[in-house]
Amino acid sequence: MSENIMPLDGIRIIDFTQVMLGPCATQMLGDFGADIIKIERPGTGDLSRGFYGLQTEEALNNAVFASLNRNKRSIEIDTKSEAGHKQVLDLVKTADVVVDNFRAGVMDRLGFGYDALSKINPKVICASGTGFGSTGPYAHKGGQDVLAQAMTGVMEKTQDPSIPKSIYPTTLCDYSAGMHLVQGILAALLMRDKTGHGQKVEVSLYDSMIAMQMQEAAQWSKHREVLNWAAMPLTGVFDTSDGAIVIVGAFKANPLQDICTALEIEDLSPDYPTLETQRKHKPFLQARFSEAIAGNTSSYWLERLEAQDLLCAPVRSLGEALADPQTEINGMLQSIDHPVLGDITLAGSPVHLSKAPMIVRHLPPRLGQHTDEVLQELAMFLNNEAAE
Ligand SMILES: CC(C)(COP(=O)(O)OP(=O)(O)OC[C@H]1O[C@@H](n2cnc3c(N)ncnc32)[C@H](O)[C@@H]1OP(=O)(O)O)[C@@H](O)C(=O)NCCC(=O)NCCSC(=O)C(=O)O
Repeated sequence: MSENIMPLDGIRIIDFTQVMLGPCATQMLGDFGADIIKIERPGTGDLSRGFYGLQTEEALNNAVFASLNRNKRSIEIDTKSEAGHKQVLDLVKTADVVVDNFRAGVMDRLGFGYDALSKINPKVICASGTGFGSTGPYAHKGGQDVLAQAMTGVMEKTQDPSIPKSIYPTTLCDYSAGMHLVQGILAALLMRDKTGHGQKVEVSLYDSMIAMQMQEAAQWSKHREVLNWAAMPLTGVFDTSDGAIVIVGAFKANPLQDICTALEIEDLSPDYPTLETQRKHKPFLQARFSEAIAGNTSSYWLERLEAQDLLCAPVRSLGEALADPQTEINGMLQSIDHPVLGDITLAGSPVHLSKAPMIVRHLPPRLGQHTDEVLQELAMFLNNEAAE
C-alpha cells in the first residue's frame, strides 16, 4: 500500500557506529526506512551500552542506548577474527552505505576503508564521523563533544569576562555532526543515482561546530569581535517573582521602546537609540529590566511582552517541556514497550514527512538480537549469488 512506502526503502546500511554522533545519524536513516544493520562487538557492543559499567541486561539496554538505536537490527561480529572479517565483507556486497564513527584510521586498519570496500562493491558509500577530520594534526585524537566545544570557541562564546566558560550540557556537537552525516549520505545516494558510483563522506565534530558558527566566523573575520545572542544588549534571562523568563529584543524597529512599554518603565529608547549605545550601556539596561521583572510573575510579564510582539519565553526544565501539550502535538513523544526497560518514552523524529510518518519498525535492539536472522539472510544472498 502506498502509505507504507518510506523514502529509504531498499537502502541497506552497515552500521559500525557507537555512542552518539554515528548512532543519531543512522537512527534518522532508519526512521526514513533504511535497513540498518548495527555491527556490535561481541559481549560489550556499542560503547553506550557500557554507560553504567555493568554487564546486566538493564545496563546493556539503558535509556541512553535506547534513545539512539530504534529502527536498527543488532548483529554481534568480532571484526578482528577471520570469520568476522569475511562476514563484514560479505555484508558489504549487500549494502548501499557503510557508516562508522571510530577514530580516523580504524576502518582502514580493519580492512574496511573505502579503497578496499569499493573494490568489492563499487556502488558503496563509506561515511565516517570523526573528532577532527581524517588528516591533519588532530586526526589521531579521540573526539568528544566537550572537546569540540572547547576547541571551536563555543565555551568562549561571549568573550564577556563576566560570563564564565561553561560546558554546554547537551551533546550539540554530536547531534549536529550526526545530522551533517545524514545529509552527506543522502547527497551521496542521490549522486550515485546519477553516476552509478559510491564515494567517501566525511564529517567531524570540529567542522560541524565551526559551521554552526558561520555567522560569528564571518563577523570575526571582518570586525574581530563575536556578536551572538548572549552578547546582545536587549537579550537576557531575568528572574521573575516565581521563575525566570528570557527576552530576545530583536527583529523589530525599536525593541527597546517596546520592552520598556511591556515592563511598565520609562521609555529608554531616546537615550539609547542605537545598537552601539545599547551595547555600551548594557549593564545599566539589563539592571533596569531585572529590577522591573523581579516584581511580578513570569506569566504576567510574558503576556505583556507578547502583547508588544516581543520574542520571549519562560525558562523551563526538560521535564516541563516534555509535559507540554505542544511536544505531544508535534509528535515528539515516542512511547515504546521495551522488553527490558518496560515503558519508556523516547524523543520522536523531528523531521515530519507528510507521506511517510516515522514508525518504529524495530525497538532498540538487544545486543546481538538479530545475529541469526541477518546471517541467514546473508547465506541466502550468497547462495543466490553462487547460483547466478
Ligand atoms: C569515541 C572514541 C574516542 C573512542 O575511542 P576508542 O574506544 O579508543 O576507539 P577507536 O575508535 O579508537 O577504536 C575502536 C577500536 O575497536 C575496534 N572494534 C570496533 N568494533 C569492533 C568489533 N565489532 N570487533 C572487534 N573490534 C572492534 C576497532 O578495530 C578499534 O581497534 P584498533 O584498530 O585496535 O584501535 C573514538 O572512537 C572517536 O574519536 N570517535 C570519533 C568521534 C566520536 O564519535 N566521538 C564520540 C562522540 S560521543 C560524545 O561525544 C558523547 O556522547 O558525549
